[in-house]
Amino acid sequence: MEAMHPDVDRVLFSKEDIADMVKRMGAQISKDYEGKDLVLIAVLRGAVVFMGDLMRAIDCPLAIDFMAVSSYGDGAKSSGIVRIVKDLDIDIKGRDVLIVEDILDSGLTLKYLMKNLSSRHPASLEVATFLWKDVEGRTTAIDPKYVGTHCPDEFVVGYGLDFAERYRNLPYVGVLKPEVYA
Ligand SMILES: O=P(O)(O)OC[C@H]1O[C@H](OP(=O)(O)OP(=O)(O)O)[C@H](O)[C@@H]1O
Ligand code: HPA
Ligand SMILES: [Mg+2]
Repeated sequence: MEAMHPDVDRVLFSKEDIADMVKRMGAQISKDYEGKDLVLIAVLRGAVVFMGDLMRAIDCPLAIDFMAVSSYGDGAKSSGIVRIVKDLDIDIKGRDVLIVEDILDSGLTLKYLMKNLSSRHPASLEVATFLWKDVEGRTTAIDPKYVGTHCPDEFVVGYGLDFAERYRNLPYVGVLKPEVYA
């Protein structure tokens, strides 16, 4: 296993764990979308790392596009307000859209995106999230079709996920040491 960043308390998912999960998700998506008009939409910025790996694990024709929404800013808690910072460049009407996310936490980001994108009349709309955080009492009901793995209700970093814009480049997913927040 790779050396751990000094700010990281423990590693939850190693580079190898991640590669296995992405491969499995890519194989399932390839099967499900065979012969369809697939568009992957990654949510900037956290999902770019997962997007880069997942798209290469999918063995069928596809297009990609990006949307930026933000609710966390520099903090470790959602502001509760989701806003579009960058919209899609392509028209998704009549296409088979798969939203690619790094993490489903409060669910506010995906709830907003599902509503926003479904109003553009895609042929289908599903979610692939790398992490699904086990949050007790989550009030937003989102049911992602493709999930890499569940993770505990702690603030995680790495593999695209940041704290104050840092740690996105860690090749694993880990939990930060409490003193890093202070
Ligand atoms: O389920 P939620 O509670 O809405 O949290 C999930 C979202 O929050 C993070 O994005 P953030 O707004 O921090 O932007 P970033 O991707 O640029 O880090 C993460 O990348 C997801 O998009
Ligand atoms: O646990 C998290 N880590 C990083 N970014 C996040 N955005 C929502 N939850 C998280
Ligand atoms: Mg963030």
